[in-house]
Amino acid sequence: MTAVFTPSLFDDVALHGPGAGPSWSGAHRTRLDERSWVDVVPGWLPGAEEWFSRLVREVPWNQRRRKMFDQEIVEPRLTCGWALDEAPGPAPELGAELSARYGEAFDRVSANFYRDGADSVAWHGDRVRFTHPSPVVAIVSLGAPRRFGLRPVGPGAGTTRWLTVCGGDLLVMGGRCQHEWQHTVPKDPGAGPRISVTFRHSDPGPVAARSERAREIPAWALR
Ligand SMILES: O=C(O)CCC(=O)C(=O)O
Ligand SMILES: [Fe+2]
Repeated sequence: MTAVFTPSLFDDVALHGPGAGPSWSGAHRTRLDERSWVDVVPGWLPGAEEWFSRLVREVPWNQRRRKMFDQEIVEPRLTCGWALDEAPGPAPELGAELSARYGEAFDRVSANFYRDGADSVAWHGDRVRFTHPSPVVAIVSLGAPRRFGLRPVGPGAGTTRWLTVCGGDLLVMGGRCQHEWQHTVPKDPGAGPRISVTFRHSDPGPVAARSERAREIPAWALR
């Protein structure tokens, strides 16, 4: 679902104060393999707690239902999505900051609300892989810590990696991560509420890579 926000709803978020922008000082890149990487920036976003509370209250959260074969699945989390310039502040500024850093034109924002440890997202690669050969996906965590898993898929797959994402942390997946790895936020009894705000780009990337991409989507990647 798409919601339109008036900027004034969010313009007193702490981020707007002078010198209170995101901090890249803790940035650390892990190379998952020769084609895929994940960046983690602990404590990237100041004012994360306040943004969390506002999003909980003010986003028109929606629980999606999906048809899977002949069953209807109710997603175990709440979601909402926007074009970058309609997303609740400070998302537009954060998108601009991410675009400058990663050289991709982030233009879409989606949020997941994990109300408690029973909410989750199953192993998957993001759909942006259907339109880009090496998409960058940036996730800001707000609220309670959760485990985040990454596992390689396909022949010769190696080991699963686990990390913990905390409120204010930024996690960015790049290279072939959406094609050749999957990620998850598993159920975690006792976990507190968490929101993830994800930035993606619609730019389909180089033309040559686009036709190559169409042949490359393996069956395991479809969900
Ligand atoms: O909540 C997260 O950190 C991951 C969300 C996710 O993978 C997705 O929405 O595609
Ligand atoms: Fe995802």
